[in-house]
Amino acid sequence: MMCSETMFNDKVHVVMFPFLAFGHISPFVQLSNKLYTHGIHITFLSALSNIPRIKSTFNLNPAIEIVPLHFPNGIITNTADIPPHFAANLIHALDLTQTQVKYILLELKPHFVIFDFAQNWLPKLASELGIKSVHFSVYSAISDSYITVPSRLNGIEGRSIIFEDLIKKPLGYIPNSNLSLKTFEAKDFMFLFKRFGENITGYERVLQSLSECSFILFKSCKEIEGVYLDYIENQFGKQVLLTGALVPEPSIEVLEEKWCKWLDNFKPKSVILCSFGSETFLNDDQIKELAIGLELTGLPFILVLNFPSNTNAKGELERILSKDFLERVKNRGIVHTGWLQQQLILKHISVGCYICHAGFSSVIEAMVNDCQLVLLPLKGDQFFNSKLIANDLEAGIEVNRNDENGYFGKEELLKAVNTIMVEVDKEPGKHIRQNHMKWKEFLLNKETQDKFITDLVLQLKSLA
Ligand SMILES: O=c1ccn([C@@H]2O[C@H](COP(=O)(O)OP(=O)(O)O[C@H]3O[C@H](CO)[C@@H](O)[C@H](O)[C@H]3O)[C@@H](O)[C@H]2O)c(=O)[nH]1
Repeated sequence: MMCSETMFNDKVHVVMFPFLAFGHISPFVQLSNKLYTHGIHITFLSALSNIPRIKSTFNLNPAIEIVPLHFPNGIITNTADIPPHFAANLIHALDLTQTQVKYILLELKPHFVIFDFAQNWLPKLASELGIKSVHFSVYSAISDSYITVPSRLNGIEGRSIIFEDLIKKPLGYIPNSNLSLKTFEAKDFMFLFKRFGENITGYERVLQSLSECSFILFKSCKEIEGVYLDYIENQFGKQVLLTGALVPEPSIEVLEEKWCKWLDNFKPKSVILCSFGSETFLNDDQIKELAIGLELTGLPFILVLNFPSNTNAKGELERILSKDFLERVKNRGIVHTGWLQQQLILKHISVGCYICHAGFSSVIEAMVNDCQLVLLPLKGDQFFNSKLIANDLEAGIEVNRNDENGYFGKEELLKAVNTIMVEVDKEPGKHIRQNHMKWKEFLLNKETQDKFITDLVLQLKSLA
């Protein structure tokens, strides 16, 4: 009785607690904004040093309070500041916040804390305070269903997991699914089975967090990932909540003039944007094949290449890409390093193709902007996102790769681009473009997308 009185008198209060990487912070911000506009009271937790960027780049609604987490001097507090193989240090940094988080939650007394994969200690801490914990996966359900479910460990009791195990589906996986990993993809996933903290692997953290939380939340919907969501619900025996695809609201920013001027030179839907999100980096060989592959397409392009934060990006570009190449493409190609107004570029009328790493948000942004997707996944969940788009939804095409080492040549890139940009009246390009259009309509249907959030808000109210 007390509980329902509180419910009707007060707003539901949610504390958001993402991992300290911008690829994770961004979907938490998107969700916060949507919940806030539907009357949920939001408090956002992050490291003090991340707050300016959260406010400026990610447009967190200014009325949402951000509570800073404090870290001992010298501790790095965002993946953008460190080379990728040091990400485990960030998890350690987050572990140090347990007491702080406990006092923040004690003071705020929220109904829910929505947290990320790394904070395996959060469900227990929250439950002791009478607060419900919600594991929000920024990864696709297809990825989690294949990797981080209890049945993945069936048949490997008493020994360490090896990459060959990951090539195969978990025992008793979704009937008729032909999902599997290539050798290079399975090898890449082995990082998850390394120690992420004193006596615990990354994998154990995620599994514990999914097992002990009150509810699991996905940035997805039944229309896109129904079978995978059902499987996860079944594996963990708890309710899976959904946010929908969190289609971004139109940006309040405008595209910088230099980009407008350059893009205006080209025919509608002719330009390729090629970029790899906020924290995915290519090696020298991949960059060279990609650059020449783009040249071979004959289409105008923007190639965005970034490097880990401790490297000199401009110097790297000069070292890897020849002057000859830059001279040959100077009238129709731009090589850029650093942050890009990605959503606004994808929205420009001249842009018609997006070659990307299959980061989940990037893929959605391409779909809603009518940019054909060529997928070149490079790590972790990206491999699954790519299979989801290319195989399940048949709304994009993946670049063909060597099974053993993931090598792709310029010809494979060219072939994929030609399939959906040139041979558009032939199969498979024709039906990929039709499906792309179908999903665009679904994602842009405001009523459908709003309903995901209104349903989630109703669920949160009834579960508070
Ligand atoms: O120069 C840039 C780079 C990125 N973005 C934006 O940043 C977001 C990137 O999102 P996404 O492609 O999903 O994620 P990444 O941050 O690149 O990727 C990390 O996070 C994703 C989950 O959110 C995972 O799917 C990926 O594997 C992981 O690398 C998108 O909104 C982009 O528009 C920009 O605006 N400009």
